[in-house]
Amino acid sequence: MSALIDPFAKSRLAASIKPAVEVRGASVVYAAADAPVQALKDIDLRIGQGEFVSLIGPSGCGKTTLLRVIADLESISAGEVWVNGLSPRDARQSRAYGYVFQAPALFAWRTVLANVMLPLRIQGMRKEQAVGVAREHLARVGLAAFENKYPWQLSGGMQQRVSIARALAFEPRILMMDEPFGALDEITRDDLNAQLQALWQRERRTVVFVTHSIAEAVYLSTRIVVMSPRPGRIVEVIESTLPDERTLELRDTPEYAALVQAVRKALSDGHH
Ligand SMILES: Nc1ncnc2c1ncn2[C@@H]1O[C@H](COP(=O)(O)OP(=O)(O)OP(=O)(O)O)[C@@H](O)[C@H]1O
Repeated sequence: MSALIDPFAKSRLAASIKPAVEVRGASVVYAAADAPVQALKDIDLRIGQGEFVSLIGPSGCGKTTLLRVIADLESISAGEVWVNGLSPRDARQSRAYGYVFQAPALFAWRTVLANVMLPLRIQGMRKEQAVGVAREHLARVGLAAFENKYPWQLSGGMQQRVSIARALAFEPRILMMDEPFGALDEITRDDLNAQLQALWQRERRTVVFVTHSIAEAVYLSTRIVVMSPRPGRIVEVIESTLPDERTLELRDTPEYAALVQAVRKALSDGHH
C-alpha cells in the first residue's frame, strides 16, 4: 500500500518517534508539618520530540511540581520518569534542559550579554566562543542592540526574552517554561507568544509550558494537558487541530474558539 493512502502512516510515524518525556504512574507527596500534601496522583504522560505541550489547571494543582519532576528538581514518591530514555538526573547531567521561570532571574550587576554567557562559561566554554553563541541567541530574540545594557534598563518583556535566550544558548533538547509570561501585560504577552511560536517553528525543540491562560495554551500548543485541582491528576489531553504555523489572527477562527471551549470544559469537568 502506498504511504500516501495508508491511513495509519501518520500514527505509526508518531509512535516510532522516541519520546522526549515519559511519565508513568507518577505521584508526589510533600512532607508537611501537619499532614502530607499529595501534589500529584498517578500521572501518565508521554511527550514526543518536538512537541509543544502546555500544562494548565487551577492554582495549586501541581503544574510546577510536574515540571520540576521532569527536570529533576523534585523527586517522585511513586512511578517512573524518563527523559530521552534517561533518568531525569542523567538527563540533567547531560544538559537536556533549559528552564525559564516566571521571574526573569537575571543578575542585576551583569550586562545582558554577560547574563546569557554565564551558563556557557560555567559549562567550560571559552570566552570568545561564549560571546559568539550568546550574541547569536540574543539576536534570535530581537535583543542584539541591547547586549551592553543591564537588566534594570530593560522592560519586563525584554528581560524575559533575555532569560529565553539564556535558556536556549546551550541548546537544550527540552525547554521547560514555568508561566514565563504570567507577570506581563497582555500586549507584551501577545507579542512574546508570537515570538515564542515563531521560535518553536524554526527550531522544533520540545517545549513543556505551564500556564494559567487558556488563550495562551491554545495559541502555542500542539497538545494541552488539563489538570484537576489537588491532588493533581490529568483530566484530559487535548490535541490541537490548528496548523503548526500560527499568527495571532488565528485566534479569531472557529477552530481556535472550539479549542478554547474544549479546554474550558475539561477544566470545569476536573472540578467535579
Ligand atoms: N515544597 C513543598 N512542600 C509542601 N507542599 C508543597 C511544596 N511545593 C508545593 N507544595 C504544594 O503542592 C501543591 C502543588 O503545588 P504547585 O506549585 O506544583 O502547583 P501549581 O499548579 O504550579 O500552582 P500555581 O498555579 O499556583 O503556581 C500545592 O498545594 C502546594 O501548596
